[in-house]
Amino acid sequence: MIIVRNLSKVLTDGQTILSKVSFQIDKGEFIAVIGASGSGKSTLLGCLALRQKWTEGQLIVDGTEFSGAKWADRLKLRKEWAFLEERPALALKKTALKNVFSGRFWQLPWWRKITGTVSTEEHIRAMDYLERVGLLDKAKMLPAEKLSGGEQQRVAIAKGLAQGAKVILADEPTKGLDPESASKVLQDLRALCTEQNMIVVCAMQNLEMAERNASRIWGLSGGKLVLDIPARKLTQREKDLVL
Ligand SMILES: Nc1ncnc2c1ncn2[C@@H]1O[C@H](COP(=O)(O)OP(=O)(O)OP(=O)(O)O)[C@@H](O)[C@H]1O
Repeated sequence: MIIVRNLSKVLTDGQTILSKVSFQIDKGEFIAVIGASGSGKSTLLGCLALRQKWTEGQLIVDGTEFSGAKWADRLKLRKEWAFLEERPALALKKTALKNVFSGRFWQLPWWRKITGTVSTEEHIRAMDYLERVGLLDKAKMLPAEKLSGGEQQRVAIAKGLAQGAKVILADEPTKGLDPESASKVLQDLRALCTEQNMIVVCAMQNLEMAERNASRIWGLSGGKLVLDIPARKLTQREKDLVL
């Protein structure tokens, strides 16, 4: 369970980007973060992923407080939480399979890191992750740069799984994708929540996709969390509140 209390982010010039955002997330939830451009979605995800500094606030994960936590503890959390960006961070000249292997790098024994060898078990595991995102057939054939945007995003999800991620934070992972590819990416993320009890928090532009795929919707406006409801069709009043 993740608890955030009063997360605020204020820039050095005094501009408030996030203002006292509080929430609790349980395992298995798929949260869509919606809001107008500039409402603070990316900043919220960046702060949650500990990639951006918090000005104020408390982060508690499974009973452990991480605010101001030791560097090693924060590093551990960053390893367990995968961050998916709009443009997935893949080695484009390498195959999907090699990209997924790289997600396991830090878990490998030192001699495997040095020799770059991969055990049969690691190989099977990586193929299993690619199967979960429906990309088994593209595992070894092509460099990642030849995959479509949606496929690259799904390789990034498989890499996150290989990394041992229990939480996926995704900043508009479907931006620029055609509706079918976007749908596949979101269905994969949803399946990880329902089948493996993972947590996904995903900033989204497309409200319909959020309504259809998420289990919960957060609405941000001016850096404040103004909507927090189980996913369903939003009423006009709710839409006016956030969009
Ligand atoms: N480092 C920064 N310096 C100055 N302004 C910033 C900085 N980071 C964020 N902002 C501002 O904070 C606000 C929120 O930005 P953020 O990127 O989080 O919004 P967003 O909801 O993700 O927007 P979009 O949907 O357009 O990506 C914006 O007005 C942005 O210009």
